[in-house]
Amino acid sequence: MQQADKEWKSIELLQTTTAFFEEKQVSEARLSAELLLCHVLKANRLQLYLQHSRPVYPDELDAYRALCRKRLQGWPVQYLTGEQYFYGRVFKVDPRVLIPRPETELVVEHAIERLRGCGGEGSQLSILDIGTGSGCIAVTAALQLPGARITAIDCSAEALDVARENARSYGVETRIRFLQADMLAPEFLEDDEAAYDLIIANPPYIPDSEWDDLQAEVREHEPRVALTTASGLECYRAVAARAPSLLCQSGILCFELHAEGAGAVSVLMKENGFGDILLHKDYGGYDRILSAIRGGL
Ligand SMILES: C[S@@+](CC[C@H](N)C(=O)[O-])C[C@H]1O[C@@H](n2cnc3c(N)ncnc32)[C@H](O)[C@@H]1O
Repeated sequence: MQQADKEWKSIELLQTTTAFFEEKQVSEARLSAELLLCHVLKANRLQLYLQHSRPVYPDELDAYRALCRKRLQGWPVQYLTGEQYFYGRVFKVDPRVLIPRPETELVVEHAIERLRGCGGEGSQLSILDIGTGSGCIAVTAALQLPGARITAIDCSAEALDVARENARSYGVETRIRFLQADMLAPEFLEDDEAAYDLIIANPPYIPDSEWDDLQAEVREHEPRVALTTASGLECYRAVAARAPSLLCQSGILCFELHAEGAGAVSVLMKENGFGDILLHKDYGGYDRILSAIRGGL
């Protein structure tokens, strides 16, 4: 005879799942268990703790167990819940796009600060986001800079579909032009000369030689096109060469970098006539953000 399922309270289920994930060495065991349970119970993390004795109903339990099984197989939590927070806002994500990372929030923050420093914040800004993926940078820029018009490009049509959805969900789709384009192709964007005040890019920067060292969770689930190129520098070289004709005089180019990429990318910047190069560190102390001015000293 089949035994009836135990009746679970939410906190109890969370604790049991966390212990099980820890035993199985799931990364971020507690957070994973929490976020998946929040997703199933349609609650935020605070509500989860405030309503700790809430019963978990059989259909919720089935859904939670199915997600936990996938987490045990190595699926990133964000692809299971379908969302990731970026700059304090929720973005839809799925395996068509890279999961936005906290370092990238710093890139956006720095780019906006640098625009302000150049007196560009209030005017009708024109911004190009290269390799938009989920659209997290483009949509955030549109929301933080209400006067701005943005072009967002990606080689992946699937990623652009996700980015468009994110733009629609924040009501900024009319201010963002999404285009499929290959940044490695010469003259990759047939736009007016000197059209942009800011170009911002988080391109794939992991060299193929580092692929095997990445977490299995990343290698097996996130799109490789978003992560690697042969040497890790190809996209920087292409964008640095194209950017001077796309940027207005004193326009800003802002890149996210590989943790060890600052030296090589700074050289590329200088070779292409950029100056006033600034480097900023990520939370781990690596030079991760570079900005430079077209024609700067
Ligand atoms: C590191 S992800 C960045 C995604 C998003 N901007 C973010 O910060 O989370 C790089 C993006 O560049 C796109 N990409 C890769 N190679 C490209 C190419 N040659 N031309 C245009 N986009 C490319 C990928 O599809 C991916 O969406």
